[in-house]
Amino acid sequence: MASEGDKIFVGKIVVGTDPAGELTKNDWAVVVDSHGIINASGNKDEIVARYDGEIIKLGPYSLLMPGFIDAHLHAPQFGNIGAHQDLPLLDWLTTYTFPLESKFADKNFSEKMNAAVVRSTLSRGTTTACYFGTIYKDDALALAIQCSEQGQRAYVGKCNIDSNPLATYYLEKTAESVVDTAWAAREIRGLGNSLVEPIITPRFAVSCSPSLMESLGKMAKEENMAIQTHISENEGEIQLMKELFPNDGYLDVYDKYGLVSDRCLLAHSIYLTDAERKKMSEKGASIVHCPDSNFALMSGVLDHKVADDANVNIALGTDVSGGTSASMVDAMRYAELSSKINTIKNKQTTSYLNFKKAFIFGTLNGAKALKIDDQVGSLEVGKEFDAVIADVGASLETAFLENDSPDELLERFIHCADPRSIKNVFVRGKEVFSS
Ligand SMILES: O=c1[nH]c(=O)c2nc[nH]c2[nH]1
Ligand SMILES: [Zn+2]
Repeated sequence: MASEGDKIFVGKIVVGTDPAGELTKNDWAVVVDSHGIINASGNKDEIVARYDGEIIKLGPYSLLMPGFIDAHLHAPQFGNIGAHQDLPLLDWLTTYTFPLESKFADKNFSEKMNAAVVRSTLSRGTTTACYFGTIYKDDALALAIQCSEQGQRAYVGKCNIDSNPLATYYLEKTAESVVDTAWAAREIRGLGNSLVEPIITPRFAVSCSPSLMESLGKMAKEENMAIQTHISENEGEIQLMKELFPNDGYLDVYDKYGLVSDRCLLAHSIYLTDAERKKMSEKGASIVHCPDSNFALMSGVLDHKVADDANVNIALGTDVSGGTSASMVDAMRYAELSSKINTIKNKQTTSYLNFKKAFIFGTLNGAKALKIDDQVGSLEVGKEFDAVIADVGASLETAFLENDSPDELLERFIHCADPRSIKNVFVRGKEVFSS
């Protein structure tokens, strides 16, 4: 069986989706058709006998794996990446972050920075990114154009802020915020690229009036858009939220205004109550775990286990520039570290997150959060080929790796690899990065 343009990838391939089992198969093959769809997967000898196509043989220390889904990051904060990690959230926003974001009113600056952001995330294997933009509608469009031109699958959010006790120069009028959000959504959809979608992005309850949140909840429903925001990240932020909304819990505020849908991504979610986790599970909303940022801004340590036990889907985000790294591999590593801190604190021995589960958080669970797991998130037949080829030997001496099983090689990739290992990145079958 063959059709013009099919590619057959052969070698060690991460095809599993159950962290309790084997994720990586040796001597495996996947066939990708000219539309970028995976149309066969199996033992290499069987596949090569049955299919024609260009054979791409992976090296002995290389892995083909699903592309990473960064379910939470801030494009306009990349100018601060790795800098300014000395203040907790609210002071950090006031001192470093809002001053930088306000510079994106300048179109030239916005275009230059957004181009660099997309290059940077693609080069680290992020095939799908859920971006927060600034409050400026042209900046959201500039970011979406870069995603479209560079070939990244992306959700681009014009951020909404109509009340900002932390920086009175960085906010919008309520009506303008709504009109500009609708404009950005229309323009982004008008690009005609099915890989790039707008997403409703109220920054957090602290920065949005009830009337704004109500309008955004309606827009999300009417225009069938996913929603992203922050929740329960830091004790100072929760205190401020309580002062502004004394009669409601944090999740209730969002729920009241129609913002907690089954495509709602709630970043951080560290201090949720049991009732909030239960409600999230019922509504099908997801937590986006941002461990790097949680450490850097000293916010807290998410207990993934209680969220898992409550049946809440957990995706993973770099949260640049609260997070210091744009790499989802680092995010996976930090998620394991978070879990081990909880394990030490709680004197448990068995419930920590292992590398396989961290990998699923950063791939399939991100797709589940966005309800695109029928299209991406794993290398299963019928899905679109969003994938990364990583050469673990480019980060580690190959002498160390000689006796690794395929899953051990994946473990080393997650625990020790650096960006030199990312060799090829594909979105819907098209190569969008190579090194
Ligand atoms: O980590 C964070 N980064 C931000 O930019 C932000 N804004 C509100 N809450 C936030 N948390
Ligand atoms: Zn964030």
